[in-house]
Amino acid sequence: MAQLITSAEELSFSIDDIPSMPLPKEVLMVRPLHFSVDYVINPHMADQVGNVDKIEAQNEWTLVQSLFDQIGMKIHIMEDQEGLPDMVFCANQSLPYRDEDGNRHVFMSIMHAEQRKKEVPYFEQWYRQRGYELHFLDEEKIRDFEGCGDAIWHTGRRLLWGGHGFRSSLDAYQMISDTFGIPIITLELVDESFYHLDTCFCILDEHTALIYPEAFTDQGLGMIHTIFDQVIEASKYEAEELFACNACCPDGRNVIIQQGATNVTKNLRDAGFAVHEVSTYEFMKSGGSVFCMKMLLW
Ligand SMILES: NC(=O)NCCC[C@H](N)C(=O)O
Repeated sequence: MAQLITSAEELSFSIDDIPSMPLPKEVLMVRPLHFSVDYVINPHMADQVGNVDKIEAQNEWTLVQSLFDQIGMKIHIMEDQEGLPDMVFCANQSLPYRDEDGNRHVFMSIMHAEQRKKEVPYFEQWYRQRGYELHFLDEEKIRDFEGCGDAIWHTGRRLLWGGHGFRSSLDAYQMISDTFGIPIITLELVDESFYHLDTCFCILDEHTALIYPEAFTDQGLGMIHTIFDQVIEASKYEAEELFACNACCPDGRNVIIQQGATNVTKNLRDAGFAVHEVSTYEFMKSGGSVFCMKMLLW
């Protein structure tokens, strides 16, 4: 069922028509020993160069890790590398997938910024050692693709949502759709503060999403509202300053989210989700929060 969908009129299926996919039970996290803000590649990093409190960052990361542990995820830890201060954001270097026969696949990213390109081979090696089938995009034709920063699996379904515009090219999704044989709903991003799809779009369960609407085009919003029965909206303050949409809900029930997003957390609780708040202030200085700090694995 390979297909790229770019508008609501092209949506010829409902979510129940898409083959099911198991929930991820494992996460990969990268220890942030060398995490810092050394350069500016997104608007959140402006004025933050040299501002990271490294001890605080370690403490925050450890708490995020313990929350994933508490909700029952198996955790894999990779060590980071000196000179790669963004490596901790391990949602970005790859897109893993487990096919219907149980075989593990991964597409490796083409990082947009030169400063992050050297991160990818460390992840490539990690997947290779674990027997994944590796896939590579054609670097001659495709400018960039930043893994699960922009490509987000629909909870429990073989359906991918693909953000493009700032860090990933629309072209990347054609090859991914053809290789995995899955439909991809593409969403153009229009506000550079929300440069990755995971900064403005969080799938909570099969029928519920949390979004920052202003980050999308009308076409994109049309597709989101067609697929999801329930769409919770974050305000500009909670989305931009508190990265509320960069929450992570791996099991359709437990949501791990930056603390202080009062309205979003209330709406999540009212909708029946178990909310776990955590501080990721040091990582937000670099433009990321909970969702970017881990890779979900199947
Ligand atoms: N949003 C994400 O998925 N990742 C955060 C990446 C932050 C990093 N400083 C970057 O701009 O690439």
